[in-house]
Amino acid sequence: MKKMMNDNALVRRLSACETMGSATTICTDKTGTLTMNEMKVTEFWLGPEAMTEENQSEIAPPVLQLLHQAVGLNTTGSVCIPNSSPVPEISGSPTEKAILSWAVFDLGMNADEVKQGCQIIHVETFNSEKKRSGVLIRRNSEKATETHWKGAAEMILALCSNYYDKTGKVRAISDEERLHVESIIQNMAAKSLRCIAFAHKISEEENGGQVHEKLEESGLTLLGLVGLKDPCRPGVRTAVDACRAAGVKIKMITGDNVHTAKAIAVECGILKPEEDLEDESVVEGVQFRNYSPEETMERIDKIRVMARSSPFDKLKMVQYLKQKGHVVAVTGDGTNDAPALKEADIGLSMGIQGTEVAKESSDIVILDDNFTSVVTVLRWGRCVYNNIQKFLQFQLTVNVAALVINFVAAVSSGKVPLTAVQLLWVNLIMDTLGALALATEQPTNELMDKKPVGRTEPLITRVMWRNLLSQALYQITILLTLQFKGRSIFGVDEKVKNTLIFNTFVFCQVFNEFNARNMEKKNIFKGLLKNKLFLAIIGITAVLQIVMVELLTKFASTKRLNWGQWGACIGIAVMSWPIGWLVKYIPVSG
Ligand SMILES: Nc1ncnc2c1ncn2[C@@H]1O[C@H](COP(=O)(O)OP(=O)(O)OP(=O)(O)O)[C@@H](O)[C@H]1O
Ligand SMILES: [Ca+2]
Repeated sequence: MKKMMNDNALVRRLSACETMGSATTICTDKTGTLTMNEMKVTEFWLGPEAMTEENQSEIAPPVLQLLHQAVGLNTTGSVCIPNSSPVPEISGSPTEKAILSWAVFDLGMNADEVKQGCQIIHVETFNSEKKRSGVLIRRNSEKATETHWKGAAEMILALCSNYYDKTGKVRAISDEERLHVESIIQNMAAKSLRCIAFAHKISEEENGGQVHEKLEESGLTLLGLVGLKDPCRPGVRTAVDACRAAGVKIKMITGDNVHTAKAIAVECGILKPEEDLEDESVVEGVQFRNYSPEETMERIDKIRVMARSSPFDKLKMVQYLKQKGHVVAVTGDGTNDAPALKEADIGLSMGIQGTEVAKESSDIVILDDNFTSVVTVLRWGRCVYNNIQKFLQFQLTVNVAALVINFVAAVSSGKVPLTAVQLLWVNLIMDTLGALALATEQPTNELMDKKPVGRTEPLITRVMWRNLLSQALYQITILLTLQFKGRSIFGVDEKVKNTLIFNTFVFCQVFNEFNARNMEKKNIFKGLLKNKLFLAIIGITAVLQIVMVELLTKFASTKRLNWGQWGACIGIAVMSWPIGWLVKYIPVSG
């Protein structure tokens, strides 16, 4: 049972891999795949004022306490001090981890103390639509409740009407100051920083002396802004370039704001700085959401980066791309990627950072979380597809030739040259051994220079028809000539003539197996010595054929051949090489 499940899983993965080979578009999530997952807070602003190491010590204690609460209580990460060392260990999502580390190491936060000093009344968990998380707390021995929000900076700023200065004074945000803070956020984003803001509000007691039990969403006071560096992983740029060269389009769909998204996209080569001017290549989730179906269909190909996207936008993107006939691969790590991963032709999730939901929704789990592995999957996918095509071409040649020869001979003379045992033998060696020989070809670099196959292209291409029909035609002509004129040409009896046909037929396939190694290139011997299995199989097939003709004469209804006859068989068969070579000069599209 377990074995069966394993086999099923293997088949599923192989077919997923094959689908990946024909992918025309990859939609990728930013943090999950392209960036480092090791974020760090590199900038900190208190309202409109930049905080450096020097002036950070001037922050008034009440403000610092509020910052500690904002970070320590409103988080899904955790800080624990292991018994073995005094250095706290911090865990959580990349964003949470970065913010917690900053608070612990730069702001001197003691997470336990903060937790003990307050009581959490209500939590609003982070959600990808609102892009913020919040808590409602009450300090011990106080009646008033306080709201803390943390989230995407410009969205939090929009809810704020005041800010705290260093001394702890609450000041109203003037229009100028708002513009200034907005430009701070933009500047951080342009440096490819992820910008998170904290906001706070104390709820006044209501008339009847009742306390507020809901999180406040307006008139907040801005506590601070942090910029998190989200570095591009090494190797991502090369991987993105490799995909491009392979004709696969890459789209980055991220929850980050448009400036950060752009900066990261440029950093990892999804956007080239000069193309950046084309404004249709970068859109925001809201714009995309409001496109009419026609508009979406028209613009979707141009979109390279989508910022501030919701899970629904990711899903919509995949659905429309599929409708347009693309084969879509999606990479992602978060729960917000799950619908898109499921909808995609092939979903790739991240093994380390990925949530269980994302992994469950995907076809392939990338264990090392590395985008460069996507290129490996693409390469192998193309290789599997290509090997299937080679085998098909080879098989069809054998079958077309055998069918026509036996059919024509049976209709014209009532006797078939290839007996049932011989046909079974041909099938056995060609199916099993041929499949093994051709399916074990390793991926080559050329595979990555071709255009993707896409959804509409037939499995048997015109190139394959050209190759297989020419070979089949040659074999049919030769073997039918042998059938009708063989006896007089060689001066032999019926049985020797039939053996000649059988032997020539098998050796034609052996030589044609070399032709099948490359459907388009003329050099069919490239990399031959590296594929030991191929050579071994060719050797085994030849030896078995000699045994069939020379030793198992009774079983195979054959007659031993002399040297001259062997030479003739091989000589005719080897002609399939020059024919295969010549035929590749005939141009065919597709
Ligand atoms: N833990 C968090 N607390 C508060 N805000 C957060 C948190 N994580 C992310 N954000 C904010 O939400 C935005 C989008 O994050 P989200 O995780 O929804 O997007 P995503 O599509 O997974 O992003 P990415 O493509 O970068 O992985 C971020 O830009 C950030 O401003
Ligand atoms: Ca993500």
